[in-house]
Amino acid sequence: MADLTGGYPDQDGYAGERLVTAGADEIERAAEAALRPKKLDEFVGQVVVREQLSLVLQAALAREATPDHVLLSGPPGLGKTTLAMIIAAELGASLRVTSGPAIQHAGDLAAVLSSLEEGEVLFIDEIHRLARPAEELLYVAMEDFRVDVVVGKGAGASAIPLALPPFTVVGATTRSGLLPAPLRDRFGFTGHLDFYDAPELERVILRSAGLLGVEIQHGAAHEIAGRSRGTPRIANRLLRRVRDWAQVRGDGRLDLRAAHAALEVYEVDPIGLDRLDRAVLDALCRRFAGGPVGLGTLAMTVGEEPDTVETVAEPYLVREGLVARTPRGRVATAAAWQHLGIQPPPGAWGTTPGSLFDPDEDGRAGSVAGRLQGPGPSGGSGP
Ligand SMILES: Nc1ncnc2c1ncn2[C@@H]1O[C@H](COP(=O)(O)OP(=O)(O)OP(=O)(O)O)[C@@H](O)[C@H]1O
Repeated sequence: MADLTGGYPDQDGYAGERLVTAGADEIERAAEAALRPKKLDEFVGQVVVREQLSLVLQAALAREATPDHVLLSGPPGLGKTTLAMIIAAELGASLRVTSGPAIQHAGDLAAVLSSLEEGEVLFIDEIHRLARPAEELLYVAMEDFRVDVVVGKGAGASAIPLALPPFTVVGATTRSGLLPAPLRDRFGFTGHLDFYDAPELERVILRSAGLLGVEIQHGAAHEIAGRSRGTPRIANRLLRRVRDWAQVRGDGRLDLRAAHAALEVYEVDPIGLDRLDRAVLDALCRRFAGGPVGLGTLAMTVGEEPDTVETVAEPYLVREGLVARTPRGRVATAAAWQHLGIQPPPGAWGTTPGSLFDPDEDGRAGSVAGRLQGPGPSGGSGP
């Protein structure tokens, strides 16, 4: 089952078709390249991580040494790759890029490591997806700057230690919980990136518009920011779609009218929900009177696979407090009814005294009371 709380699904498949998915394909990454901040002081938000990282880098530069290895964790699209590039640029070092899934065998990693030059930064994206033997090779390389090259096979095989020049690993992960402790411990600095608030996203949008050579009104930037789900990648994507609309259907100006009209065409609502998110919310409220309803039943109602509903739509709905997961199934919160602009029916979940509860960090019910004690209408697959 997908982890909806600590981790962030890779969101491929269905999610690839969405405007509000936090992931990106190769084509989009190419479009993004022009918008990446190049220096730490151009990087918007993440004040704490930025300051801590700046100290690590400045101290290393002052000592004329390579900095500690850096682990960056957080949901997709918040700037991990960008920060890895900034780290190399700030150090005046070159950057080598690879990823956990690209390294199938320990030998692939040994080849990358043994070709590193002094002071280089090695960026390993999705480091939690490294194969176990590669992970073990990496521990040694990070700690002792050594890689053991295995020569021969079977009983006659021997390991020849190969000394490596000092270098810095920057690892990025959407699921730091999946990293084995020995690997996590090799990173001297870990920065966790959080979702951005609306004023920060507004700054990202204004900066990106400048780089794209388009003028944008503050009202439009504000509107796009509010629909970007706390994620700069989504903010930049929505900005590009508003620019398209302004060019094709408008008068070229990126104003509030263009922002509203474009985002209506692309079905991104004022809080960043798209068609699937709204279908789930709508089914939960209108068809199941707010729940609780099992995941399978809910998915069938919106014509999607349970996995799609669980990994694509639900994380943001839960994060925004529109949907809660209870032992009896999914429920709509008061915020969901409010967002849809409909009055909850009498007795709907969360509207009667004693039926409120605070989901704990795992999305499980903390103190489930009232009607949740009884059998739910669906008796479905639950969370
Ligand atoms: N703090 C920021 N300031 C300005 N732009 C940002 C910031 N963070 C991210 N961006 C922009 O958002 C886009 C996505 O960022 P990036 O590729 O670094 O995310 P990521 O966390 O590495 O995502 P993934 O986990 O999918 O690889 C880039 O175009 C980048 O320029």
